[in-house]
Formats: sequence, C-alpha cells, structure tokens
Amino acid sequence: MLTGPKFKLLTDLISQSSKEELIWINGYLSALLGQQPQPATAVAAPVSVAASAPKKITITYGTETGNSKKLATEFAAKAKKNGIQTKLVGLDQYRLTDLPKEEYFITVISTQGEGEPPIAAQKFYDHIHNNGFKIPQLKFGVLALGDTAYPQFCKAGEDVDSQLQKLGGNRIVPLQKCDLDYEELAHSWFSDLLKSFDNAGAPAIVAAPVIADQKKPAGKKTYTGTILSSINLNANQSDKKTYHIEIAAEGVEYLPGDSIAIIPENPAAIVEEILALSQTDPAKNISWKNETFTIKDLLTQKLNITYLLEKSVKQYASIVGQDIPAARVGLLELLQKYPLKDATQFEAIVLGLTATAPRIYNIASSPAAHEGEVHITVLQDVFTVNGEKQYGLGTSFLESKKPGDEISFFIQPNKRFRLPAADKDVIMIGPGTGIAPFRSFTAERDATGAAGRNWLFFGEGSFTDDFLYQTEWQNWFDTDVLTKVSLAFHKDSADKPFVHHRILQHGAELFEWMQNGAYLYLCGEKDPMSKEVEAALLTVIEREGKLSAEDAAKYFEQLKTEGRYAKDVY
Ligand SMILES: Cc1cc2nc3c(=O)[nH]c(=O)nc-3n(C[C@H](O)[C@H](O)[C@H](O)COP(=O)(O)O)c2cc1C
Repeated sequence: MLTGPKFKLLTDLISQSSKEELIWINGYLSALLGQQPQPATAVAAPVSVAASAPKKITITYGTETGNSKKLATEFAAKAKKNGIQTKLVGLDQYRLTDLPKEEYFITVISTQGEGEPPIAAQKFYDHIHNNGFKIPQLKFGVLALGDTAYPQFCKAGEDVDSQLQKLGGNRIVPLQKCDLDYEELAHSWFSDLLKSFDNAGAPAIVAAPVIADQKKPAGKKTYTGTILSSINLNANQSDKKTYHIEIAAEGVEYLPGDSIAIIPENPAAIVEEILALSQTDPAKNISWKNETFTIKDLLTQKLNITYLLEKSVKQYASIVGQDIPAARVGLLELLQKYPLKDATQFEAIVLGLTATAPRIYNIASSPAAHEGEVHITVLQDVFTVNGEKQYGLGTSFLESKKPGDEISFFIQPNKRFRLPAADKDVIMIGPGTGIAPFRSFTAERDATGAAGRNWLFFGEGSFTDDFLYQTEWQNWFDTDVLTKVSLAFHKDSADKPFVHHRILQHGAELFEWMQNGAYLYLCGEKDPMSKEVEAALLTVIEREGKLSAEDAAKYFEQLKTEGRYAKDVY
C-alpha cells in the first residue's frame, strides 16, 4: 500500500493526467507487472461503478444446447479458485425473489429462435422486463452467446444487459457478445471481471460493448451437398405435405440429435421485380460484410427481403421520408406502396436489410446407417396473410430443389439431445416432424446393435395418409429394434387422440421404464404439444409413483438434472 509522499506523488500525477494518459499508465504498469495491458481503443464510456472485492457472487446461465452452462460452470470453478464464494444456478432454477437481495450477479445467456431467450431463461427474461421493480444494489455482468449467421445476433443477452441497467443495476463489466467460437473471448471477459475485483476500491473503467468479429467462426464448416431425392411422405389426399429430403455431402460429420442449417434463397421473380421497380442494374457491385456481391446475388442469397424486421421498415421510412406503420412486410410491397424518390436511395435501403436467418431442421438420418448423407423431414409451411395463401421461404426453397441440385448448409450441433449409452432404454415422443431425430436415433441404434429398448410415441392426422416413415417403423418393430410403438391419429377416431393421451394411457408401463433408468426425449411443436406432453408426464409420475404434485415435479426435475429428459421443440 502507498502512504505519505509516494501516495501524494501518485495522486498529483492522477489529478494532472487526462483520461487517455491514465489509460496509458494503466497499460504501462500492467505490462511492467507482466500482465496484458488493455488496448486503449477498447475504452469508451468511463466509470460505471466501483467494484469492491465481493464476498459472494452468483453466476447464472440460460442455455438451450449447453454452451452457456458449460462456460458458467467453468467460470464458477475459476471464481472459487480465486477465493470467491460462488453460487452457480440455471436461470430456470433461479429464485426470482433473490434478485433484489443479490449483490454480484453474472449471467451467461444464449439467443435462440429469432432473437429470443432460451426456453429455460424465459421466466427470468419476462420477470425483468414486465415487473417494474428496482435493483440499485445489483452489480452485474452479462456474457451473450450467439451466432453471427442470425440477424438478431446475441439479442437476448443484449436485452438482459440493458434491462438490468434500466432497473437500476450497475454494470461492472461491458456486455460481451460472442459468436460460435466463444471460448477464448468468454474466458478473457471473465478474467477481466475477476481482475476488476482484484482492483477493489479502484474505479472500474467500463469499455464499450465488445463485439465479436463478424468473420465466419472457426469450426462452423459449410458443406455443399447434392440433393439425392425428395419425396412427399404424406398420401396425396392428405392436407399436409411432409418432404423427406436426402442430401449427399462428402465427409459430412454430425451426431444423432444434431440439426442442419440451410440459408434459403429468395425467389428469382421477386428479386427481379424489386430490381425493376428500383431501377437498379442487377450487375451493380455492392460491398456487404467485407465481401463484394452483385446487388442481384446479395438480394437473392443473403438478405431477408420477404418479411422485414420492423427496424428495416423504419429505416426504409426514414430514407424515403414517409410515415410507414411499424409492421413486418416484404421489400417488394414497400417499394410498391412507398416508391423511392430516386434510384440512388436503393443502395442505402439494401444495406439496411438484415441477413436471411438460417432455417434449422432436425437431421433424420444416422451417421452409422447413412454415411455421407444427411436426411431431413420438412413440413410445407403454409399460412394465410390477408386471406391469401402464402408459403414459407425455407420450405418453398427446399421444395424447388430437384435431384442433382446443389445446396449449402452447416451442421448445428445439439449437445443436449444425445443418445445415451447403448444398454439404456430410450423413450421417444415425436409427433409430426418431431419424428425426424427419432428416425436418426433408431437407425443409429439399429446400425450399432445397441442393446437398450426403444419406445416410440408418434401422432399425426390419419394412419393411412400421415404415418411418416411407416414402413421403416414396421421393419424396426418386426426386427425388435423398436420394442414398443404407441400411435395417435386424431382424425381416425371420435375421441381424437394425441400423443399426450397415449402417454396417460400407458402410464404404468412408462413409469416402469422411467424407474428402470430410461431416457426420455421430446421433439416437435412447442405449443400446445410439448406443454400437453409434459403435463401428461407429470400426471403419470404423480399417479404411478403415488407422489404429491410437488414431489412429482421434483422427480421430473431430477430426470432433467440427470440428463434423462431432453427436448427439442419449436
Ligand atoms: C434454432 C436456433 C436459433 C438460433 N437463433 C439465434 C439468434 O437469433 N441469434 C443468435 O445470435 N444466435 C442464435 N442461435 C445460436 C445460439 O445462440 C448459439 O448456438 C449458442 O452458442 C447456443 O448456446 P447455448 O448452448 O447455451 O444455448 C440459434 C441457434 C439455434 C439452434
């Protein structure tokens, strides 16, 4: 510690120095002590809050596929090593009433869907956004995981960071947004956070949000595949079309449970109309994310033009100088209703558009059974806008692909949706296209001769029209790969059965499997299917286990903790 004349010397120097000089001194001393100096350019907003050495910190995580949990767990171990008492908890388990009592609150949260928080973090996210409380005692730091391939990069983390501040919380480290190659950046962020504790009493200088490079992350390999076949699995008279698409891609690597991400192209006719209306030369070059494209290629392959985000509509309105209602519409419709004043406005509009979001499909093939191939199960997406039938961009794009056509994609791993050891029993609940990963699971267990039992719950409209992969399931049943199959076709009988009804019906046996250590998996529609299935599972546990509702909920939670219940819903 400095005292007397030395301390005076230091305070004199500080009082005579500019902010930039202080930053330089900080870096110089760090270097002298063998530490990494902070780059001066990273510093923007000064002093947010003085970080004093904490007695205790809480580290939380909101995760869908386990990355945030893994990091949070590593951070907790690091903090403990540094002598800090640390509580580690998932946001789904976090007691919301603890927030006003918390002093140090660190969270690692990913973004899912189209800029949404993970399901497990939804309750926390809603709580901080919808309840007008104040938490001035809170010192917080947010690490956001995401993927720059998505237009709403790290949106959930950004929201949590800004909302905690709005509620009166004090940011002790800047928000760190990370792409898929998050390890290094995340750990250096956490080290900075620990360092700010070491400098207890010194004002923490808070840098501007650090944004991960927009470059393609290492490890996310893009494959070019060739369409082998595309067939409609539903009968002609069905009101649905579900395509089974097989793609060959040399050297493709994935595991059962993973998904494929495809960036769909926009329809050529719409792009041509847009170019004509804006009087733009299709061959005109334009620079976007450090690459040069013709404006036609950019509009076709990279940008979202069919269903603009409200922020893009707002930007359009300001460029053309018109009042446009804040709603999500297509670029073509905007150009038709609110024409450009002159053609030069178009480039600014194009640069205000967001990237097309990848469409994610569960892989239906197995690496062991279908080497060098990826199969997907795609339901044609039909909806009505102003009474007019419309088709989703992703499924229309895939529907237009013929055998021999090329398609690029990348693998989206799903570490939380993995087959257990070969001798374990597996219960698979997958109505509709939720069946896809279970075709992968069963084919894999068949090809590898896994000894565990397999039970499939499947539901759809009718047996004759909509039983997806019927002959394969029958084959697996005949050869004892599939031990049990429970079907629910709601159009075939007056009592309109769905899979949750079958779960209740077979409750006793299901509970026996669970007690025997079975692993449960759920895939398919989030609403209402996954909620109905989970309610049915809780009823079965309560009824068959002769437990109170509270103890049944604990039993279910225990399954999740042991990694014996996994869901992938959308
Ligand atoms: C279906 C799906 C949607 C996603 N949507 C977004 C998104 O909108 N924005 C984003 O930045 N990242 C998005 N991601 C990427 C994840 O945030 C990223 O993979 C992250 O590392 C996952 O962390 P977790 O395992 O903790 O959930 C998405 C991933 C998936 C599988």
